[in-house]
Amino acid sequence: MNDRLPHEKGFHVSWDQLHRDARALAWRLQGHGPDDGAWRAVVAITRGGMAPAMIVARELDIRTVDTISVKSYNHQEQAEPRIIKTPDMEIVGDGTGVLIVDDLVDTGRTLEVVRRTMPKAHVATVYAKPQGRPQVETFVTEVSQDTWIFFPWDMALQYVKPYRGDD
Ligand SMILES: O=P(O)(O)OC[C@H]1O[C@H](OP(=O)(O)OP(=O)(O)O)[C@H](O)[C@@H]1O
Ligand SMILES: O=c1[nH]c(=O)c2nc[nH]c2[nH]1
Ligand SMILES: [Mg+2]
Repeated sequence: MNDRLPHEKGFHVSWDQLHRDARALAWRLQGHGPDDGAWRAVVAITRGGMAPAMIVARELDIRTVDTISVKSYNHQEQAEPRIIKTPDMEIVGDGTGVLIVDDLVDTGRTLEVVRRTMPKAHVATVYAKPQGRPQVETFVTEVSQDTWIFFPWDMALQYVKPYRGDD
């Protein structure tokens, strides 16, 4: 009856919810940058960090936005995280005044690798699981470690049978 993967619980996030939560993240970050409270740049961890980073950059009026590309998961199986593309190091420097944005932290392995490239950056994710939480300075919602977060770009609306259906 139950063909779920080891993550028993599912936390399904709509576009609307993601927009609200990414805005809430921006509001938490507002005024906490090192330069009179301002942030210099946003670095999105692709691909999941791109939508939240865009919303944060828009809310905080940050025009300098770059990306770092890290590959670690094939579906729900994690491999060793690898940096495929770095941001412009002339812009990000040691990370001072830079916001690194991702959709979530799970084990924290992705952020461990990213932090090494910009040690003074501030790391922000929309969602966090307990194991990865120490890698994040600011986040909005915590879910349990055995929860799988489903993002709107990985889902589609579809028909479901009524609860009291025949089978
Ligand atoms: O804390 P960790 O256990 O390292 O996992 C978190 C990372 O995993 C997912 O990215 P993924 O590697 O699946 O790539 P994607 O963003 O392109 O979907 C997610 O977007 C985070 O970046
Ligand atoms: O879509 C995702 N949901 C998650 O919960 C997760 N954890 C690591 N990588 C993830 N990707
Ligand atoms: Mg990612």
